[in-house]
Amino acid sequence: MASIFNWLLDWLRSLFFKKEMELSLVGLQNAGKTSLVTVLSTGAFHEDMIPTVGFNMRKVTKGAVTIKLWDLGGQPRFRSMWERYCRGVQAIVFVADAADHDNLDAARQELHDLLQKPSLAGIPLLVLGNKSDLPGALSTNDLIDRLELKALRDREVCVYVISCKNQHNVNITLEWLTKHAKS
Ligand SMILES: Nc1nc2c(ncn2[C@@H]2O[C@H](COP(=O)(O)OP(=O)(O)OP(=O)(O)O)[C@@H](O)[C@H]2O)c(=O)[nH]1
Ligand SMILES: [Mg+2]
Repeated sequence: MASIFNWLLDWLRSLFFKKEMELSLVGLQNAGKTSLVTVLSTGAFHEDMIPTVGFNMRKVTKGAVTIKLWDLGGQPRFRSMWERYCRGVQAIVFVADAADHDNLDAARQELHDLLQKPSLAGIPLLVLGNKSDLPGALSTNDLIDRLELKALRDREVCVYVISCKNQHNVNITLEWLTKHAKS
């Protein structure tokens, strides 16, 4: 009886305190955007991911928060559509491969080019340095330097190093996201 009552209470709570958010994941190909979406929605990591063609949309519900995730392709031919899918979202999540030193300059360039667009002014940014499990992966401070994040002053910026593979910092990432959901 008590469990039915609790279930009913949870259901009523979710009806009245439901929150939702829409966010876009951008970043170079192979950074781990789709892996992150998969880990967030299923809890599982897969090595053999297929590069995203165009974009995917997935909804993830955590407690009373529903997150609509636009997972965008990172190959050069898809980058011109990033801006369109970032307009009006509650947060932009930029995923970088923190162990791929050769591509971090290109990642910095793409990030700063995107954030210069007037349509995206003020939208909070979460930068994730993924693949912290790999040798040579940058620390948070090194990532802040390499991506020149201190130059971004017109919006809230947060940075975490994460690993989709061993789920390092995936929980604080989710916490940051749910905190930015509108009620
Ligand atoms: N070692 C390690 N590999 C990872 C991690 N996250 C993702 N990968 C691998 O990185 C590769 C690319 O992952 P995806 O999730 O497809 O990358 P993406 O950013 O979605 O790439 P595009 O769709 O092409 O833009 C895959 O082989 C993943 O298994 C991680 O935390 N650690
Ligand atoms: Mg992908």
